[in-house]
Amino acid sequence: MRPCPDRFPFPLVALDETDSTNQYISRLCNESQEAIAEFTTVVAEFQTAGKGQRGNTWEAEEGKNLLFSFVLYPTFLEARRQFILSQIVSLAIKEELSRWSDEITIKWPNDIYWKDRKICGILIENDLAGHNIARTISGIGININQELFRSDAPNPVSLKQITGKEHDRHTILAHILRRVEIYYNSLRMEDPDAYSSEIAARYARSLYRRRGLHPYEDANGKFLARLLRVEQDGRLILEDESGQERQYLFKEVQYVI
Ligand SMILES: Nc1ncnc2c1ncn2[C@@H]1O[C@H](COP(=O)(O)OP(=O)(O)OP(=O)(O)O)[C@@H](O)[C@H]1O
Ligand SMILES: O=C(O)CCCC[C@@H]1SC[C@@H]2NC(=O)N[C@@H]21
Repeated sequence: MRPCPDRFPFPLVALDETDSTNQYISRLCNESQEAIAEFTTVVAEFQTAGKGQRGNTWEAEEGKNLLFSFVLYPTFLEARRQFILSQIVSLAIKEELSRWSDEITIKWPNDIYWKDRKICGILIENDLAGHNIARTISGIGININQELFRSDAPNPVSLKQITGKEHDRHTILAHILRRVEIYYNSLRMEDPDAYSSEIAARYARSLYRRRGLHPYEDANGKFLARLLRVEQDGRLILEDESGQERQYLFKEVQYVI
């Protein structure tokens, strides 16, 4: 992608290949004598062991997509509020991709969808120190110019497939980080509770399947439900067909798509 470190707004490590940009930046942080600056970003053309959620692998053809990770030290945030980091990263990406389509949404907790297809996955890894967050590594894979996907990713889509044209990955990357920075600085400066309600409201408005009855599946099987809200700690609250409220933590429920 030929990123240009001079014009890039944050410290940047641009690699042809690595195992996983999350792993790379984590090693960089652990092995460095001094703290790596916030928003230091590692971007790779190819990952040999791209990590997804739930131990999945992340598929990305070499040289076509955005595969990057950046580090933050949100020590001002209590660990119980860590979901807000997921929200601001998701919102930044959703807002940037919405420049090309008004059908971009956030699928709880933090996948980015175009219609019923996944354009971006986010893997956030937090290190806690007591009740607070010491370090956050946000790893992001966005399908940009890839045109064909292997069959085991059920519903991938790329920006090129949506718009019919190639996109400049470097510009999108810089825009996303700028958007995260704006949210992050506000989070740091303002009364955390007041601000988080604004973020939460934006996040709620951005959600995939936010209206109507849709199929879900939990440990007891499939059911139809409507989305009521997402709690501050990230729990998804659904109301099933019989009017019963159901609460889920990450990984306890799946969308049937
Ligand atoms: N480039 C890619 N684009 C989209 N999906 C991908 C890509 N690479 C791998 N996948 C994988 O495809 C699978 C589907 O992702 P998705 O998050 O929709 O399903 P899931 O992990 O089963 O989540 P849920 O159960 O909440 O629907 C995941 O395993 C995801 O990691
Ligand atoms: O399963 C998901 O939805 C999360 C996918 C996250 C993939 C990105 S690609 C860049 C970064 N490095 C990784 O190994 N994973 C994340």
